[in-house]
Amino acid sequence: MTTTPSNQLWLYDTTLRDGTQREGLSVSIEDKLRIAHRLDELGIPFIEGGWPGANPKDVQFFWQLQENPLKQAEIVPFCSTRRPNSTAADEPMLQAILSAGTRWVTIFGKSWDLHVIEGLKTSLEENLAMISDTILYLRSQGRRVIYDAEHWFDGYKQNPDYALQTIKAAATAGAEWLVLCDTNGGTLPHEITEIVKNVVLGTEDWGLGTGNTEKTLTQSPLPQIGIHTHNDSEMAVANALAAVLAGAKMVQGTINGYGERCGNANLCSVIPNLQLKLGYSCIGEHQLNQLTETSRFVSEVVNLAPDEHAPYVGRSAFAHKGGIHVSAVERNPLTYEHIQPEQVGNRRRIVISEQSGLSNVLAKARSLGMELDKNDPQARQILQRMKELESEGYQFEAAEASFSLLMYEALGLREQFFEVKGFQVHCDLVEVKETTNSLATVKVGVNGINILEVAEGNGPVAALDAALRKALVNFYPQIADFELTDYKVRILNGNTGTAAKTRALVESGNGQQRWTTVGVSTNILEASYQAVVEGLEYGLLLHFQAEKALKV
Ligand SMILES: CC(=O)SCCNC(=O)CCNC(=O)[C@H](O)C(C)(C)COP(=O)(O)OP(=O)(O)OC[C@H]1O[C@@H](n2cnc3c(N)ncnc32)[C@H](O)[C@@H]1OP(=O)(O)O
Ligand SMILES: CC(=O)C(=O)O
Repeated sequence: MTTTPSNQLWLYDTTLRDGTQREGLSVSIEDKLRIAHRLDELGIPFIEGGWPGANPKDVQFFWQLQENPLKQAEIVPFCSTRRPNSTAADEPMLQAILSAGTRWVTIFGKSWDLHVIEGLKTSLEENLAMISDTILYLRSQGRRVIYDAEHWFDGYKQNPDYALQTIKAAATAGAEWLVLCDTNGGTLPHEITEIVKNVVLGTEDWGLGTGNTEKTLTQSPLPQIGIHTHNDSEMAVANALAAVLAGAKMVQGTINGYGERCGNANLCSVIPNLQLKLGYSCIGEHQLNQLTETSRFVSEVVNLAPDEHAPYVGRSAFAHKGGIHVSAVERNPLTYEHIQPEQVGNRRRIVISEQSGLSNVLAKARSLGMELDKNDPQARQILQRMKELESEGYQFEAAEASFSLLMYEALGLREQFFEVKGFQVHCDLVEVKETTNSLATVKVGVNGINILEVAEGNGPVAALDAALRKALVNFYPQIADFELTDYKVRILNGNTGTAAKTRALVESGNGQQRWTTVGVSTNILEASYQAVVEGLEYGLLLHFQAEKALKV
């Protein structure tokens, strides 16, 4: 038997079960398979795959996984204890988790007397028998058992003796992990600390031993304590850490904190906190730096927008906006960063806005391959111009491409690929059933040649974009690969009625990169036109810069 280091913790991911209990999140079998394999690569040792008896999708998921098994993780099905007054062998749900063909299974049972009496409508003794019989039966079928003590903390606070009897029943029947669940998410960290410490000490007194850390053993007589927390008091991560510091060895959670109601403990925060701050060992270093990518991969697969401000893995987690911050970070990142972003696979970003100082401009210039000096008057001019435009309604933090163009212009490096000499847009709102209800005409000059083009579109901005591309594509064939991927408008001073200014943000792409440009005007079409034109111009700039770099 190999020994496990005392700082070893076991992660248990329940994104595919509790995560899918989040309102608005639904996944196909293929999605579940992709996520399971990704979590396996991240080095998560236990992955809860679903509740096979509860729906056909989860049955299929476990069967399909047998054909393409995980490399290192244990895949675990989840189920309740047997129903009151039945026998475990006759429960179809338990047969379903056996047919999942896994080594480990997770069973949840009631810890809180209120739930036994009012939820299950059975006696306290029968609940103990339900826990015990279910685990004994699964053990007799060769399964290793993780026991989730549902409502553990609420139950313990109401009736500690009974709550302890439930996990003792689970341990005596052969459960190797006793996972204490803050199911309603209402417990605070100091309560978690006290209760987990009591349980860790209490289970030692049972004479069942001090715990097994070898998940690959075929049989362990010794139960270990785990923690499963919910975020209803915004304490899920803090509570998971408190439990570990009090002696828990397994942490359950989900990627991005997805889960029932307000979610579960977010593993994207739990893992780096445990590993980088508290010195525990959860996953390998080369896996920790996959965390940001895993977070974004899962949000993409479940079709939920990533939380840009998420700690550690969010796009803004290491974004510096205030000039004071940028100035200091440029000198030493420790001044405003609690870890190195690369440790979790994230990266530092410098944001340009009215809150910027010269340091932001210099950092941005460097990212564009230009060395500007702090004492160079042009640097100060760029900063002043950007702040003036921001006061008029431009917003460069979301439109870095427009800021780059502004900078190239100030430095006399902005190339004029084309000149728009005029445009007209016509919308026919009578023929609303037509998919193309707008018509745009543009006059563009390229290399001394004037081109007049007309195009239709589903809306005025689409028509304008189409007419511009049509006019330019013969001169710049790469424009055929550009696409307008997003378009947003915001009314800036709505209380001035029709005189209100509009800010248009246009996101464009070329299949490999995306960039955003901005326009502002009292006329929504003029604002959109500015953003569309800068979008095409920036795309061409990227193309020619890449071509030049290849030649060097
Ligand atoms: C804390 C948690 O997150 S636990 C996981 C919760 N997840 C889910 O509920 C998602 C999957 N659930 C489902 O698909 C369905 O609820 C099913 C298939 C499990 C059950 O469906 P139904 O049989 O129609 O029952 P329904 O959902 O109305 O009620 C739940 C039943 O489970 C019983 N139950 C609840 N906890 C337990 C338990 N630990 N052990 C045994 N039975 C339990 C309830 O008493 C109730 O039984 P009853 O209707 O005989 O009184
Ligand atoms: C088991 C579980 O999901 C809970 O108690 O929250």
